[in-house]
Amino acid sequence: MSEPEEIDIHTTAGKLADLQRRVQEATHAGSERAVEKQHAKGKLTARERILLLLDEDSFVELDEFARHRSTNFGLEHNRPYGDGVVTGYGTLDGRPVAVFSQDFTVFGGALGEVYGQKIVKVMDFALKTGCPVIGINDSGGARIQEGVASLGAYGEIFRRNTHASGVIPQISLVVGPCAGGAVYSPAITDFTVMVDQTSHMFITGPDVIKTVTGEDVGFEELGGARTHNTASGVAHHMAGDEKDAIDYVKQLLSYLPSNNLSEPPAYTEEADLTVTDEDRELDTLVPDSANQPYDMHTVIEHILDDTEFFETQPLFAPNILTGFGRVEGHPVGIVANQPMQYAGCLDINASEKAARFVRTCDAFNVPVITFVDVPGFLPGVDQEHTGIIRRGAKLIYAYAEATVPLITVITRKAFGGAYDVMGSKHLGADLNLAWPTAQIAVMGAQGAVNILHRRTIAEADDPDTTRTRLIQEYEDTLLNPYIAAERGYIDAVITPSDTRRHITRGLRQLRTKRETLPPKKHGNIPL
Ligand SMILES: CCCC(=O)SCCNC(=O)CCNC(=O)[C@H](O)C(C)(C)COP(=O)(O)OP(=O)(O)OC[C@H]1O[C@@H](n2cnc3c(N)ncnc32)[C@H](O)[C@@H]1OP(=O)(O)O
Repeated sequence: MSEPEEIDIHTTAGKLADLQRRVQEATHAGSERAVEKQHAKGKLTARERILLLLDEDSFVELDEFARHRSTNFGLEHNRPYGDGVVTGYGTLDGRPVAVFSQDFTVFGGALGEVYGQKIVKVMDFALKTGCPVIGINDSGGARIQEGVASLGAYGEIFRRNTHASGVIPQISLVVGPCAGGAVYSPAITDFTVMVDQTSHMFITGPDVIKTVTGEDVGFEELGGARTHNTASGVAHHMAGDEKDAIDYVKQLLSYLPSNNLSEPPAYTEEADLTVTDEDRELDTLVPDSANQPYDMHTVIEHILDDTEFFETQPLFAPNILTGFGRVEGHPVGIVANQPMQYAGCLDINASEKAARFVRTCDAFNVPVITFVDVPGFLPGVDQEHTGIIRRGAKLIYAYAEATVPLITVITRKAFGGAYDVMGSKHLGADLNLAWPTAQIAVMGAQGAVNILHRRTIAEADDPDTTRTRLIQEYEDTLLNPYIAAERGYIDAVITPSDTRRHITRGLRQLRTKRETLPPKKHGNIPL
């Protein structure tokens, strides 16, 4: 290797060369071995990730030369520039964003005092300028050598996450370990994206769990991307690799405004509202038998521009669908019961998934369209004991406090409390539509007849025939949309093929909607 060129820092040329040398040092803060190890795991470096995320040449780095001043455990002999995190701002699809990217090749990405200060600075910068902040997480957590200074820095980040919540979109990419209390920063942000096999999130790792509870579990099963996308609901997308994860984040941001005072980006193109053959496909979607499922994705795709439904948390609580799309180029949020899973019943996970999504849309001025086919709440001791009352209430709360345009379409069942919960007129929806196949009632025919006519059926000569007759009577009398329409709870009963037209016109009309809630410090959502 050639000797580094001697630099005379007493001349201007020397000072410029000295800066270049320092920049080189900062951009190669991790050792070659650490970078090789990182790549061997299928992971990118902190800077490679930023380059992939942001528009070409748009990244402006902050605090490149920041470094720790710790002297514990020989740390004074290892003071890399940047301190293990790359922070700054740039543009994504031409829109300003702030970013921090943890560098696992430096101290395993572990967070110390100065590292924390860098993140806090870029978060404050994002909050002041009203731009989204994207956090790329790949870290061993609190830097052990820096002790409480590291914990304090985490606390400062959590506070920023909380204050920024609902003001600017916050998105977490978890692309490596994210352990201990460190997980709470992504958890407070709006969306968390993980990569299959290389991302892990857990409060206590496999070794501690083994010691304390005796359970044997590996990293992947405990806190891998699949676990957090299917079981815990912590993550919103399981990416195949880091590029996929970054693409997801880019697309996600295209549906969100830069901050709560702005509108989401729109690519307006007036829709042709003539009923098409595709629209007419919806007229035959709902099966004659109320017990037969159909895929609610079909309804959603028929309503959205280019049939593009950008689903969030598709692997978690699949009995409810959430995600974004566009109508006439304007972003909308979709919440929909999915009859293909648990017949579309609401359970704890579905309620919380949808509630958080509705609140995200409301915070960021994205109208919510709700499609309803719900036979009720999922019955079960487990559901009751794990809090379906308290946790189901979140969905009511989310709809009732939402002030963005709300349009609800009942395609089939809307039974019991679930009718109220799913974006009903009573919770404040602006336009409530129903298909002629809608069944809006306290419960389904079977259950109702068993309660109302138990004695008649028991005393009948032919109980089965009597039950069938009474069920038919109940269905003909109550299982329709017209009783709700008589009361104005449903604004219009529409042919399914007219749904796109009604929603498009409704959204146009609601673009000027202004609604405010009673002034208060904050509500008290049942957490
Ligand atoms: C409010 C927040 C509170 C918290 O964060 S509590 C959580 C504290 N952190 C942890 O318990 C995780 C400790 N680290 C680990 O378990 C493992 O390093 C981890 C993250 C699974 C990664 O494992 P590997 O991929 O095998 O990498 P490795 O162990 O060889 O680590 C690479 C280099 O990073 C270092 N490192 C990792 N975590 C650190 C930490 N917390 N503080 C200081 N240094 C840390 C580690 O010593 C190693 O350094 P070196 O390359 O050998 O010089």
